[in-house]
Amino acid sequence: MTALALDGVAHAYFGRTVLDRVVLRVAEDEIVALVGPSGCGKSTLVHIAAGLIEPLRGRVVAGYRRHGMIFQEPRLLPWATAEDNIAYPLRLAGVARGERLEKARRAADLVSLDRRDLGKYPVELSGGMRQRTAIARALVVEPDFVFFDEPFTALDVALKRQMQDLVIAAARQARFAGLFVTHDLAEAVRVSDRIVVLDERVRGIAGERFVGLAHGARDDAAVFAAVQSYLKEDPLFRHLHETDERRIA
Ligand SMILES: Nc1ncnc2c1ncn2[C@@H]1O[C@H](COP(=O)(O)OP(=O)(O)OP(=O)(O)O)[C@@H](O)[C@H]1O
Repeated sequence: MTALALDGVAHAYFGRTVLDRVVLRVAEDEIVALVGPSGCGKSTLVHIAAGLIEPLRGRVVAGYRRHGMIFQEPRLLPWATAEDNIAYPLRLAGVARGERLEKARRAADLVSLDRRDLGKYPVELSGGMRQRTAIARALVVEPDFVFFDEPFTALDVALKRQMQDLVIAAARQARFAGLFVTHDLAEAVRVSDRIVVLDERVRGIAGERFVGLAHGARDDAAVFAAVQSYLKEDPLFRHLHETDERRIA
C-alpha cells in the first residue's frame, strides 16, 4: 500500500525552477529520508507533499488518513501550557476536553514528557522539552503519516540522538509512515528505511538507497560505518560530501 505518492511534481520560485518531474512513493510503515545540500529543495518538496504549498505541476496523492508535521522550530502557542499545546489539534477538531486531555497525556508519555511539565508554559520549558511537546502535538491525532522538516537541527548532539530514538520508537509503536527532511546523513541512516538524495543539478531526485541495517542494530558505530561508506564509496553521495559544509559525519 502507498501512503504517499508524488507524481511529476514541479515547483518554481519567481520563474526559477527548483523541482522538476519529481516522482516519489512512500509505502505504509516506511520512513523515507530526504537528504541533499542546502538549497536543493528539500523543504519545498516536503511542504508540497504535506499540502502546504501547491505544486506548479504534478500531483500529490495522500493514501494516509491523518498526518502530523514537525518543524525545525517547535512553533508552540506561547500562551498555552504544554498540555494545551499538545491537545490543540484535537481542540480544532472539536474533541471534548476530557478526551482531549487524556489523549494529550498519552502522547506526552510516548515522547517521555514528564507529567509535571505538562502544566508549564513554553517559556518555562527547555529546548528539548519544547521539541518533545511539538512531537507529542504531531502524534496526538494518531497520525498514520508524519512529515518531519529538519526537526532536530537546532538541538545539541546528545539531545538530537535522544529525539531520533524517540522517533524510531514512536514510529514502531504508533505505526506511522513518514517523510523526514535532513541535511545530516547520519540522522538519515539512523531514522529511515530508505534515503532519497536530492540534487539541485537535476532539480529533483538523483537516486536512492535502502538502509540495509535492522532498526535494532543502528548504534553509533554502525551508523558511522554506513555514512563513511556512502560518502567514500557511493557516487550518489559525492555531491553531499563536496558541497554541504554543515555535514556532521
Ligand atoms: N519562499 C521562497 N521564495 C523564493 N525562493 C525560495 C523560497 N523558498 C525557497 N526558495 C529557494 O528555493 C530553493 C530551495 O529551497 P528549499 O528551502 O526548499 O531548500 P532546502 O534543500 O530545504 O534548503 P535548506 O537545507 O537550506 O533548508 C533555494 O534556492 C531557496 O533559496
